[in-house]
Amino acid sequence: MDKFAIRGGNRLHGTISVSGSKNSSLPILAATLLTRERCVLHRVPDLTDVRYMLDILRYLGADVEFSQGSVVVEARKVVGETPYDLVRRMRASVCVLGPLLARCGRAKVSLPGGCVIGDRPIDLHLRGLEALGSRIALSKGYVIAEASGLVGARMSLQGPHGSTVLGTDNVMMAACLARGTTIVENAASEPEVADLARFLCSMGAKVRRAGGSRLEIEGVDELHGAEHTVISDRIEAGTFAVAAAITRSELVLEEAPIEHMRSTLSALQDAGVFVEAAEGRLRVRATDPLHPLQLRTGTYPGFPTDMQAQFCALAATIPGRSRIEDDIFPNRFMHISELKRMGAHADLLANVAVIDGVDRLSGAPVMASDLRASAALVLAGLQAENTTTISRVYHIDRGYERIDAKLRAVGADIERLPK
Ligand SMILES: CC(=O)N[C@H]1[C@@H](OP(=O)(O)OP(=O)(O)OC[C@H]2O[C@@H](n3ccc(=O)[nH]c3=O)[C@H](O)[C@@H]2O)O[C@H](CO)[C@@H](O)[C@@H]1O
Ligand SMILES: C=C(OP(=O)(O)O)C(=O)O
Repeated sequence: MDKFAIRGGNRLHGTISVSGSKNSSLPILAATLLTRERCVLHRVPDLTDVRYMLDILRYLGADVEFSQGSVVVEARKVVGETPYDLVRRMRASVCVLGPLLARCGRAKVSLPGGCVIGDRPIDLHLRGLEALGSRIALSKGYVIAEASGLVGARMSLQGPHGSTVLGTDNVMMAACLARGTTIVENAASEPEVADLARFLCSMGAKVRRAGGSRLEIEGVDELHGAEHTVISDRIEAGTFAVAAAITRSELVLEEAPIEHMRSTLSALQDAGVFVEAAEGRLRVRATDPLHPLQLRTGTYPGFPTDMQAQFCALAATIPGRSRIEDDIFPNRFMHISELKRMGAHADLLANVAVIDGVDRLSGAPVMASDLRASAALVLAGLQAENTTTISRVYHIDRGYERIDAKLRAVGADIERLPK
């Protein structure tokens, strides 16, 4: 397992190019199963999660090529079954459920894996697919869904903490090939859901957002091949913006999806970070003193849970008391104990991190536990005195394309130590 060694303290300067979005690419790749025809996707990031999804598509029978950010998928014939060994590796593999059910009338998919960030049920996915007329059974760790023709329906995807992103994706993809119209109330409105809807429409689907959180999907008999360019990754861009802030440096982010980053950017501005957006480029500059943070995660356009860990790292370097609450994933705080090993003063009160910032963190051996926790440790390492070694960086490779090379190019002292 690779490690990162980071010698902290360097100021960063220069330009980083933001990659295509992981959380858009994964469901869009699953959606290629909805047609026999050829689909071409551009700006797909080279991540282990993307490679896992391509393995799943190949297992299901699709021809797949991936070269220089473009993926070509042709799923002339597909089987309706994915094994545990492929699906356990990441959460988004559950996205093949809707397309397989719609295309094959039967899907057997292992319950998904993914980041260890607390309980992650899929009851809303299953409820939505049942509303479309499928029969669902859970057996030996697998979901078995069957339908003799899906039928449009009216449903709500409201969960205890708002809507569900991948649940909305699953239902939307299945409903595209259902008979009649589906109306989804409380559908997720994350930009990645909108990107999937755009791809589906370019395949001939009839999906429209009817104000706020209502989705209307008019089923069609079949979908055709399409070409699509994936949106930029707002979480990767946000992570690099925090890299500028935590090192009190200046970075320019190219192809940053500025319109999708409002809550992240206003959190930075509240802390006193200078943020300027012009012509698709985002300039982020930070100097001391910064102000403590008061943050609470929410569904889009609220502050993203996928940025919570990175802001905990930033808060650990801002003198004064910050309070960061995660309502979406209340147990997503594995990074706190590791940040404490680096000298952070932080306590957890249920789903709230209370952080008393210090001037300088100190390097230590730490362990990555999940994707965004790993990003937080990299950020902390950039600011810390001496060397931080982060083990299990395979977590970060799931969701950040060449993060070490990108940071090195703007002046960070970060080295990948192979196993
Ligand atoms: C691949 C991908 O896009 N992953 C993102 C997606 O995950 P994912 O789609 O899995 O997350 P959800 O939006 O489904 O989860 C949101 C909340 O709903 C709850 N819930 C979800 C489904 C369900 O059937 N029942 C239920 O109760 C969850 O426990 C959580 O509290 O959205 C999350 C929330 O923005 C992000 O952190 C993940 O990065
Ligand atoms: C939690 C994440 O990913 P996943 O849903 O794939 O586990 C994430 O991208 O932060």
